[in-house]
Amino acid sequence: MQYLLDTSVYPREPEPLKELRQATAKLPNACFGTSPDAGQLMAMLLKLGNAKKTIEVGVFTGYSLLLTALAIPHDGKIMAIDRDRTTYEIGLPIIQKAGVEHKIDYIESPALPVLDNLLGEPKNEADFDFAFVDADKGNYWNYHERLMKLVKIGGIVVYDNTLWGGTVAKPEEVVPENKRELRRHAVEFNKLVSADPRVEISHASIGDGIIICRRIC
Ligand SMILES: C[S@@+](CC[C@H](N)C(=O)[O-])C[C@H]1O[C@@H](n2cnc3c(N)ncnc32)[C@H](O)[C@@H]1O
Ligand SMILES: O=c1cc(-c2ccc(O)cc2)oc2c(O)c(O)ccc12
Repeated sequence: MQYLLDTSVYPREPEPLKELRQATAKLPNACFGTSPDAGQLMAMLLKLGNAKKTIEVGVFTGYSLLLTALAIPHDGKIMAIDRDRTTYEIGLPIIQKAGVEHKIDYIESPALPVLDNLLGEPKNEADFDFAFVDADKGNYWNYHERLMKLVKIGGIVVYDNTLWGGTVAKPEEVVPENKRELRRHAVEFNKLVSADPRVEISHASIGDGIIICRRIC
């Protein structure tokens, strides 16, 4: 909501995030960037939970990555996974200028094999405090199954675009055809996660909708 952005988000947005958002706005896929209001809530969750070790699935130019890097402590670490590094290169100089690049372990790869590799080593189980997922929507449940093992009990996993522009609440017939497939993915994921006894959830109507999961068992 514009009111929320104008009054509570943009005036408090850290300068490097503003710069990255403005650099991203010039790109054809500018809308891919995580909404700043959802980002502000994520930064709050990271700080409330004292998150130190995190996973990010879907980096793009790095808005959510940079906000995470700014929110975690100096010795915190983010495993950031994206199958295409070219957009990260746009945000990287801003991340470097902000002095937080040392917290980032960037991996250019499809995310599922990286998460599966991590799970191949028992020491990685329940080793992460926080995860953010904002990549291919059809794989959210696959990410969830893996993150339920990688994030510790009490840890947080956040999923972006769970309202998909509000289309999840509308009958498919009134949704433009080019939005239907991702709408179906969101509806299916929302149903599955809502019934998952391993997590407590809050579905927040902020940005494009985020589901916040707290692992409880
Ligand atoms: C919506 S953008 C992420 C936006 C980012 N969170 C931000 O704040 O700017 C989605 C990203 O997911 C990446 N992606 C899509 N499918 C992927 C996959 N299977 N594995 C890893 N990355 C993937 C895309 O390359 C793209 O950069
Ligand atoms: O319009 C989009 C599309 C995506 C998207 C589609 C397919 C993939 O494999 C990854 C991402 O993601 C978006 C997104 O995260 C957003 O905040 C707005 C729009 C889109």
